[in-house]
Amino acid sequence: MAFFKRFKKKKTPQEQEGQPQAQEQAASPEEQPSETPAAPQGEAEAVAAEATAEQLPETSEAQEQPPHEPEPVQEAGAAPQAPEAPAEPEEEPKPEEPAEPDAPAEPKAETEAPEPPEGEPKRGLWGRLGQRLKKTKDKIGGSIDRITLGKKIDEDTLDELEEVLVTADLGVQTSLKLIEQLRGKVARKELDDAEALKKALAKGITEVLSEVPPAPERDNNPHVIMVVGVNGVGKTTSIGKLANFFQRQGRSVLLAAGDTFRAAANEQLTIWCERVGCDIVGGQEGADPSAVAYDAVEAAVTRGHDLVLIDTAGRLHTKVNLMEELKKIHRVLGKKLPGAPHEVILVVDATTGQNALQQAKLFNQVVPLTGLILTKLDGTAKGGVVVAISGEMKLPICFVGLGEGMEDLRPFEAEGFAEAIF
Ligand SMILES: Nc1nc2c(ncn2[C@@H]2O[C@H](COP(=O)(O)OP(=O)(O)OP(=O)(O)O)[C@@H](O)[C@H]2O)c(=O)[nH]1
Repeated sequence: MAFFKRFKKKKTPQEQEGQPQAQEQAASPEEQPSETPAAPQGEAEAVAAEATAEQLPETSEAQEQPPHEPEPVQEAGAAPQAPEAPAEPEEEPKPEEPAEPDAPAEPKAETEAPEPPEGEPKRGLWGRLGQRLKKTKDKIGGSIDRITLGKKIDEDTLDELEEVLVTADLGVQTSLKLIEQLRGKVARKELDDAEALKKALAKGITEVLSEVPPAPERDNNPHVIMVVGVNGVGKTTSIGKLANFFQRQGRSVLLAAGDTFRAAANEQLTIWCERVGCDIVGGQEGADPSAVAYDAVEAAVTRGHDLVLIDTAGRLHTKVNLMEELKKIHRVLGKKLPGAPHEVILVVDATTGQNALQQAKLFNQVVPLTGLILTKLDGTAKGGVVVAISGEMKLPICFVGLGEGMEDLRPFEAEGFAEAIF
């Protein structure tokens, strides 16, 4: 019996957790009040005042209570878990020690993969970074070696491969699509051995990863990027790395410390800012994040910066009140600078596997996502979720995090990634 049939009977974690939440979130836009008049230009206080004026039941509740306090907030660095359906437990040890909440981690030094010894052929960037994807590579490429060892490739092999792909977090839908593509080749006896099978699969995965629209051109002035995600996925760290990436491209970056909930977030971002050499608009603990975002765009216009990267507090995608706060930041940015935010990037932690896909679906219902950053690909065998998210969401993976160092954020490249996991 094909794995999917067995798998379907058991019900996937995705099926278990996805549908009720999706309905809950899908209902929320109708609960929204109509837009209020534009915020007065140039005054952050006015934006904060707007917060009071446009109280939603959910928003006001979020503001009366400490907005994040009762959350089952995970410790920084650990995989976020939706209470309803925890992500499948990892077989491997946790990737890193959780950071002390009040002691922002110093950005780690660069941990570049070593160049090949002289004389050896140069492999692509992703080839050199293949070591960082070792667990995913072992899971997918290694399993293919095992299931094809000493056997001819036939329908049974495809059944086993289907199981490998689903358990490697490529998602049921995408795994089935890939298997269907291989079926004809197997029938025509075009795939003789593991290498041919891997090559054909890598091609199929590259196609899935390439079927997404490109990330928006970053040519607005200033170009505003809002960064969102659940707790501890690596938002602040990724913003620091992004600032470094863009500054090295010769663009001047301003960071907005819009995570005004976590005491150390402002400090953590300031450390990144000093390290990278960019500008920052800080956010006092407890301040209205929309006001910080508003001020940051104003400062970027006045000071002539090219890019604004807005950090936001971590929030569980299942908490409607906190998700409403994101809508407000989005709305206020649009009032301050028409067209802003030009990008809304969701940061997801690859170690959470299918839960990351679920987060992407639910955040996308609240603020229109333009792309994703997948962090912690270096510490997980669940890297296949990259393919599931691309295949199902049709959203570009803009960058991937492959470590904690400043340079460990890479622009995603479909072909290189597909090669690196085999
Ligand atoms: N191994 C690895 N660790 C990462 C990566 N990206 C971030 N981290 C680590 O993940 C931990 C959490 O990162 P933060 O940037 O503080 O996460 P956050 O999403 O801003 O957290 P909250 O503000 O609490 O929601 C830190 O220890 C980071 O160093 C990555 O790509 N690989």
